[in-house]
Amino acid sequence: MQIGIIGLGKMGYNLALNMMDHKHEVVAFDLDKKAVERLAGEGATGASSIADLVEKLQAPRIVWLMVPHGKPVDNLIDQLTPLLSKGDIIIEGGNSHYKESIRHAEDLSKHGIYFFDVGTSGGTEGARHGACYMIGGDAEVFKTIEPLFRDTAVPNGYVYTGRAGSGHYCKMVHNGIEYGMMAAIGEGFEVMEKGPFDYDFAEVARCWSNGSVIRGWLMELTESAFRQDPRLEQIKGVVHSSGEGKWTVEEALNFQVAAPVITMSLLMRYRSEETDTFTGKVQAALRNQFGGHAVEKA
Ligand SMILES: O=C(O)[C@H](O)[C@@H](O)[C@H](O)[C@H](O)COP(=O)(O)O
Repeated sequence: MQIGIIGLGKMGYNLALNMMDHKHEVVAFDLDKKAVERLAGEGATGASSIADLVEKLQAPRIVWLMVPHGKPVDNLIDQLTPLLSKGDIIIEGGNSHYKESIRHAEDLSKHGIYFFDVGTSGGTEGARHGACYMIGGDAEVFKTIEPLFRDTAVPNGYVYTGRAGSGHYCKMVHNGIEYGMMAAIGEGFEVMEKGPFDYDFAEVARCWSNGSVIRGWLMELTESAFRQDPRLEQIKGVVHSSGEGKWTVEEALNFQVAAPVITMSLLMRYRSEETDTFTGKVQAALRNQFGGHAVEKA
């Protein structure tokens, strides 16, 4: 199939290569001209602008956006809408909020343009050699673009989730689970780190990756991280987040779902970003006030 890709960052670039491996014809645009040139060197058709990209595509056009969620997606859709025609398709493969995707689908449907929200998992390695997709949008039109997902996913690695918004909702929950699983792995290794035995963590993770109940890709990555830096002395325990864990918690609250594991893992990420806390200061001051307990001076 012929596909236009906008956004040649780590994910978009690798996805484009993956598509070309499967004989799909890629027309690519990015604000970074060098990335476009590099991909053109790999066999893609480079576009000099969004209008140029649209012009180079045959109708019905398929445009895959792989840019950060929020403003970048909004801006691109605003620019694309007047350039595209009835029957064209926009695939949004970033980590957007599902409500934004519902809004985009509704706005675009007024122009006869189909919108698919696609949660993409598996990192850059997945984008390059086999991703995992959660896809929301029109069920009939999905069948026409299904080969793109089938070819660039790992075997069995995509699911059509239903109407627009459901793809990103599913990916949001996936990431909430990711937060909780990562937190549990981190906590477990900290218990071992503080405990009475001297473990080789890479070896433990290797063992747990083979046949144990908690085997999986995160455990394999844990082994890889400990092989590179056996006590992780080169990095700080600061864990940032891009929004999906927070959205999962917000949804859990909206629907009165008790989701303490995901919620706590999110809060612990926030805590990890602070070197000291005002909460702690207030409590230390109070202990000192009522009991004369010692405080640590700043
Ligand atoms: O499934 C995946 O491949 C990952 O989840 C991927 O999408 C990305 O690494 C996260 O979005 C990071 O999310 P945080 O920045 O919130 O940890």
